[in-house]
Amino acid sequence: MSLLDAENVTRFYGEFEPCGDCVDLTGPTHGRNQCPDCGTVVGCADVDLDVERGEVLGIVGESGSGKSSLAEMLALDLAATAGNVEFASYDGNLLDANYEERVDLRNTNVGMVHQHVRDGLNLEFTGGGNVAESLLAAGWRNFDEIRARVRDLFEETEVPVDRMDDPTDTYSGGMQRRVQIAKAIANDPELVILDEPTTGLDVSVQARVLDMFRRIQREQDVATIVVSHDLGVVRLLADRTVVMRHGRVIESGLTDRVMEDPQREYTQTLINSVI
Ligand SMILES: Nc1ncnc2c1ncn2[C@@H]1O[C@H](COP(=O)(O)OP(=O)(O)OP(=O)(O)O)[C@@H](O)[C@H]1O
Repeated sequence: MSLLDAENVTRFYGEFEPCGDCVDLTGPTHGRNQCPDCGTVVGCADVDLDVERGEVLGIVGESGSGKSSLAEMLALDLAATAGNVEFASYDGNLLDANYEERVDLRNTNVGMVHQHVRDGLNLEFTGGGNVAESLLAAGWRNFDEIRARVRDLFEETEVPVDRMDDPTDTYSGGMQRRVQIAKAIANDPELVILDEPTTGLDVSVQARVLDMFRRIQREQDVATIVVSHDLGVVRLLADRTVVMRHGRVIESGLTDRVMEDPQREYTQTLINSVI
């Protein structure tokens, strides 16, 4: 069985009652993600995907194609409109998990690295404090053991250990991203979700963060979903890739195949736009 198996994952946005035809009237064939009848925005619809243990799955697509909506639902940060997600550590549909179960799963089984640092870290806390928060949430109580684990995680993610007790808002963007990764992997989750892991970083810093994550991913064999509009990021990290457009998956396959022999014109356009 896959680590995660998602079917028909759908998310609507809007103030009005969906008319019932929103999915049929949106998507790549219509070139839009907003229902012309009722105004509902279809963030994503009917998304099927699976993630094997230890595998990296990339999700690419232009801005607004539904990548973050999908990632946030899988990270249990956003309620789904419909869908079924089987996850190895959960009995039942993951999308139906109640509040306590979500908190529990997020603390121990699913690590999330948010696109915006403020969504993932408390910048007034120390860097070490942010990582310790994850450990405390998972039940760690011994002060010395927590310090030692945070120190190890800083070393692992290449954050200077002597900055551990400094407020996180004094860290560089690259260091803050690394602290988010340290926090995400603190409790050895089975799945890590990286949402736009390089946004806002200089090119040289991006490369170092990606190299660091790739090393950790391989050493720990942790399954990862990496969401990015940047094909270079996905090409570097992902074994398999799904391409999204107007809220739908339009192509999927081994990353090398998708990049070298895209079956859809849109994928080809995406690739051409970065070459
Ligand atoms: N809270 C919301 N309320 C209304 N519409 C939303 C909301 N969040 C997302 N959307 C819409 O859903 C669609 C998909 O957005 P989403 O953020 O998932 O795409 P994305 O591919 O991650 O884009 P980006 O790369 O810009 O973050 C977009 O049209 C977006 O405007």
